[in-house]
Amino acid sequence: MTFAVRSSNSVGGGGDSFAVLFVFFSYANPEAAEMSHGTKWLHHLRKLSAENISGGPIEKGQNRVIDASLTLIRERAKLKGELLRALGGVIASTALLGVPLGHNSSFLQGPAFAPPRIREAIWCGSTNSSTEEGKELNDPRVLTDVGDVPVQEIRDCGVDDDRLMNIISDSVKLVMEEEPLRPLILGGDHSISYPVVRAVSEKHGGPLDILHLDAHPDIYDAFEGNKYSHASSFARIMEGGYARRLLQVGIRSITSEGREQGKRFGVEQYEMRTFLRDREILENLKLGEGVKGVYISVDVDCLDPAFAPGVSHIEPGGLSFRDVLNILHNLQGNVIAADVVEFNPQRDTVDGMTAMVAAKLVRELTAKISK
Ligand SMILES: NC(=[NH2+])NCCC[C@H](N)C(=O)O
Ligand SMILES: [Mn+2]
Ligand SMILES: [Mn+2]
Repeated sequence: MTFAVRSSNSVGGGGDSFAVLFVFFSYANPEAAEMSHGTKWLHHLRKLSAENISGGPIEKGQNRVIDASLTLIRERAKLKGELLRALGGVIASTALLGVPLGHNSSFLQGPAFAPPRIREAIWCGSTNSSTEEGKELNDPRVLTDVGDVPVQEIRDCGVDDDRLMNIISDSVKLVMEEEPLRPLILGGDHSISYPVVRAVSEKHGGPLDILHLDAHPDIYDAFEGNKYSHASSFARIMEGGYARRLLQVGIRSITSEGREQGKRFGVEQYEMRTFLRDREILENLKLGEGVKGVYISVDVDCLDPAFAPGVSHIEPGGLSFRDVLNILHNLQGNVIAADVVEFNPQRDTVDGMTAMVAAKLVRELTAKISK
């Protein structure tokens, strides 16, 4: 509250719109408003904000915040692209983009807090900057970072999910604008894979082969009425025609709808109960031939909770960390983008074990992408 009030004083000429924005902010955060102003005031705020929603100062204010957010990502990506082109000889270089979004989770919202914890673990002094196969992470030709999409700040302006998903897609496209940057997205809950894959497919102009590691197929038509649910992202991806092949690996929590939807969309579902049999195939994958490239989406809950307890949906019977690395290291194909999602720092061990797991996934995916 104090922040919004101070803003209305300090930004010249924008006083009115900020006053209204303040009203909307209170509407979007009823608990905050309730604490400081009481329920009667809240009633007035809601009424006022509802009358000012479309075409008015609120919408202009939202546009300004969105433009500023995209500008920061665009300029950071541009600077990194310029650096790499000046250095020369780089075909593909990984750029981290955080998407701290947790509200489309059906259970816990903690994944919104993951990106800074993953970054911290990537650079933790307990390890070093070499990947297993010898790439140097502190070389900008291998890895750079363009920061986060400010999801909470944008939502606090009253922006809805249709628009937020477009902002996420636009942010991913801004990174891909800058050759030779390739986006690696730090989630966030799994709902973010839809806008990210859509952006990658649209930018490259065709469908992709997708390797999706997860305990769940996330392919409900809608989950609890939410078409943007983290349990529905792959339904949106398949409907959109963004995937030629979708391979789901690590599956061990699947309903009849999950199987039916899988059949309907021609998804290749590899279940944990047959992993020992499928292992040979999964450790020798060749993907992306004849399409624009390979996308890898890693839901941290693909791992057995013994390896990665810091997730919202604890599902026993999963992959070991080495199983996942074997699949990734042996995969043949041009990986053009990836995400690591569903790490929930609020369920991690005190020493941040799952943060380290998520970070190592990011490190090894970086090695896979950069060349
Ligand atoms: N992205 C995820 N972690 N999705 C988990 C979805 C869980 C949901 N309860 C289901 O039945 O599938
Ligand atoms: Mn999952
Ligand atoms: Mn998932």
